[in-house]
Amino acid sequence: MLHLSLSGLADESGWQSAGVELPQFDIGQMVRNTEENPQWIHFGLGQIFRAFVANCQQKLLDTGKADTGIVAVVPHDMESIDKIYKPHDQLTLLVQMNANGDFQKKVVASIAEVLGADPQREQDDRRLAEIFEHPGLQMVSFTITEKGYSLTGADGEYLDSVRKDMANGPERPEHLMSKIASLAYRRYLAGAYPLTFVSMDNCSHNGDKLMSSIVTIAKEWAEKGWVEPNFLTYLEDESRVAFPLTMIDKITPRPSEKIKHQLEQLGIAGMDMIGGGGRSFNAPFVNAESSGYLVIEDKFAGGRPPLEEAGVIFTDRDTVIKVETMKVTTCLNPLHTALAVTGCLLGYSLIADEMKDDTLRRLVEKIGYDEGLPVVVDPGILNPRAFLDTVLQERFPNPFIPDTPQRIAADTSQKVGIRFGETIKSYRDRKDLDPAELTGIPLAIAAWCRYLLGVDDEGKPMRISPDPLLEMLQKHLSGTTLGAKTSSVRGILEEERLFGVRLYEVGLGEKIEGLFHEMLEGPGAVRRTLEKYLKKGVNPVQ
Ligand SMILES: NC(=O)c1ccc[n+]([C@@H]2O[C@H](COP(=O)([O-])OP(=O)(O)OC[C@H]3O[C@@H](n4cnc5c(N)ncnc54)[C@H](O)[C@@H]3O)[C@@H](O)[C@H]2O)c1
Ligand SMILES: O=P(O)(O)OC[C@@H](O)[C@@H](O)[C@H](O)[C@H](O)CO
Repeated sequence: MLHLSLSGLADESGWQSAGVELPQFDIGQMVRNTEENPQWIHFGLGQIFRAFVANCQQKLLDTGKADTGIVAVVPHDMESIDKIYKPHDQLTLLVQMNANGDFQKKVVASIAEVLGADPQREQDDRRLAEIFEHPGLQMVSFTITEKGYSLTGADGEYLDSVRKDMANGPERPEHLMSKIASLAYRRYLAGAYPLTFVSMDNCSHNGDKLMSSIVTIAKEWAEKGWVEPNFLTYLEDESRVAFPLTMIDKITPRPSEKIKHQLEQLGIAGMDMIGGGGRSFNAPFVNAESSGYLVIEDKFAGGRPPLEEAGVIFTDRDTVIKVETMKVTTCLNPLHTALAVTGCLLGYSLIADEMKDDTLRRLVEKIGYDEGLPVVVDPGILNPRAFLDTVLQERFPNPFIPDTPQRIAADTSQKVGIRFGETIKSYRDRKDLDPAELTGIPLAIAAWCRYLLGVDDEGKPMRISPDPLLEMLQKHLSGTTLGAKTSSVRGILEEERLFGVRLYEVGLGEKIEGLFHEMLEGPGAVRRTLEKYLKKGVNPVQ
């Protein structure tokens, strides 16, 4: 049997026979170098980080362009440290799946150390402080999901943890953003060394969002006298602390049982995963599509790894904004969200299968080609039409990518504003376009509201993916059942915080309500409504 551990890698010929590429560098030396000279620390040890970001650093290590690894920090779910990362010596087995069925398998060994951001783990806490005080630290990156940056809850008020952190100062903060502000303060006190914070999450203007959360907390602390006023000057001086924008793209589903089984058949032991019912899913392996883009605004204080040598694109701020807007608001993520909520309602568990459903394919073609492309700005480095063609014709239909609508449906409340709201705003602001003419986007929003009932299109109970605003959203629909003629869905649609735009003022509120009520008519009504309006030339009643 093959074991994914430092000692297990000694069986080179065994791994070779299983078709697995091994690291081309001295892992022990890399770990020692990182211990002495940590340069890169990453928060959020999830799928995308292990499948993409860690692999970029691996490419630099393999080619001798870097000699340190990444220190990775787990913000939640500490059990993954003891159950997954430590037993496998921080190694990950990366499986990348081409549409032709070719799987590329490699061991990623660029994570030098794993820490938990939990005050109970005192040793890790001390190490975190030591790393942030180290003059050579260059980069702090994040993949912590959109909600990880949010300081406020459903009611728009600060979360309890944030309120406590603001009152109690930087000593033992709870919320991750306060923790980062506190660690930045340690760095300031140690010598105000330069540093770059890089958000790699799918939120618009992600670097600005990260900066805003950290600065908001720092300002409260400065006002209460917990930190020196000059700490704020340091944070806001981009020659000393930078927050570049990024766009990251690689479909990286949760670990799949099918892939686990295939790895076991190759003789690789111990591939069991943890999670499933809870918030995170982890396994010693990660599975992802082969293609991927990471575009970063080239604004770094105090240097950075030469990641362009690993395929990362560094460019100016305007280009990142355009490329991110293209991917997150028109050409990929809105289509994913539309497939997520409709797929759950219609009983799908694989995105590739949904792409074989003529109605669902037409829904995403409508949203992408007819509604998104007219307002997208060409970023110059990736052609929107070509990108969309690849998404709809190759990436989503790839039957080997084990991606599920249930994964993508998680946290939809955090995403509808960016994924649909931005296009609606563009239609509102353009003289030649009218948001009320949209069809695919209102159908997707109506389907999301219908999804929130937790009843599928056959009328059976359906499990809803986690969402931080679920309770509030479902409260609006508490009296609504399948077959009802009226509902209080308006309460959701009126929430400008969700959509970033007033749906009723742009002529979409009533339209979405109407679609929602059609989808509510009884079993099969979701499909009937989609089919009705996705016929060529049909537009829902205004
Ligand atoms: N998976 C993909 O296909 C993909 C592709 C591009 C971008 N992304 C971005 O990366 C994010 C993470 O995706 P993933 O697949 O790695 O998810 P994941 O569930 O595997 O990992 C998420 C990580 O975020 C942490 N986290 C969750 N909620 C948090 C919170 N409130 N505060 C702090 N940390 C929190 C978890 O502990 C975990 O380490 C996505 O939300 C998206 O913005 C994902
Ligand atoms: O990760 P989220 O929750 O922001 O969105 C779910 C998916 O749409 C997303 O993970 C995509 O797979 C990814 O953005 C592709 O690059």
